[in-house]
Amino acid sequence: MRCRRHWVVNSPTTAVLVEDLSVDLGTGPILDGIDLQVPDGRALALLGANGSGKTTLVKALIGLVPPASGRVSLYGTEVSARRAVPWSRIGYVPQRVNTSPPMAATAEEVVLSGLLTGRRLRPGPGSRGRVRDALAEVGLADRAGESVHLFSGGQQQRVLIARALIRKPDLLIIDEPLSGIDRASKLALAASLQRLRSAGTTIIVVLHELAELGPLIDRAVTLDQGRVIQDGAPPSAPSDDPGHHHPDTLQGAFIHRHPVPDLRARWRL
Ligand SMILES: Nc1ncnc2c1ncn2[C@@H]1O[C@H](COP(=O)(O)OP(=O)(O)OP(=O)(O)O)[C@@H](O)[C@H]1O
Repeated sequence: MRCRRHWVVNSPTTAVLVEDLSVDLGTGPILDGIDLQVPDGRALALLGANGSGKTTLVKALIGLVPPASGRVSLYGTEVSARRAVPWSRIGYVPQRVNTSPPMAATAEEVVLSGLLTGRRLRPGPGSRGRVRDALAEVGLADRAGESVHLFSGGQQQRVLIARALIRKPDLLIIDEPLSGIDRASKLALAASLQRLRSAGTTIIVVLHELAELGPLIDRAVTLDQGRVIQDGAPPSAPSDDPGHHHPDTLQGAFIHRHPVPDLRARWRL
């Protein structure tokens, strides 16, 4: 369904607004005329086959890839305005990447690095408590002092989510959190995301199938060759959702694209 300009809502209470977005990274169109609104507090799944454009779309949402045409706004501010965007309200968890050599940082250090602003770290007095809270949110409070390279893939994914959560984002964007992890980890992740959704966090999650996250998703958008081919409530959509049919109210979240520094000496962790 196309957003028509005469009814599109773009205000500070709108988390995500995508208008006629096309992306071309030099190899031909990757996204073609995408329109999307994400209501405040809702959980949206982006589905589609390999190469359909899901990751490119979430990267475009946070300005990591430029639009060829169209625009993306977060909280009523165009992403192209960079500094004016309230990045502190947006949490982004990229697709899992293997670090080489393996990252020796502890879970606590990785999560703490989520407080980086530019090149500066502003931990503040309550930072260690926030690290603990974020790790507790993903069920890893008791692993804070362990090196993440000893963690399983699913546990590493949860640490990265905790890293995104430390600033208490209003909008959390997660790219394929379920890939390559066992069912117990998937269920643990689903429970964390359900708690966040219940607390009002807006969630955009890239998935190959709804699977364990089905119960918390109230809208699923399917991409095919860079276009939206399906957009609606999945069969398992939560029914206690008064705003579900009103996609003109939104809200949003924080971003960090910084390497994890060695924080041990710096913060005597
Ligand atoms: N930096 C880039 N330069 C050129 N083409 C790219 C670039 N990044 C992605 N693509 C192409 O864009 C298309 C969509 O890729 P994207 O990663 O967005 O798909 P996806 O739906 O997330 O796939 P997957 O499910 O495999 O992660 C693919 O054909 C890919 O080769």
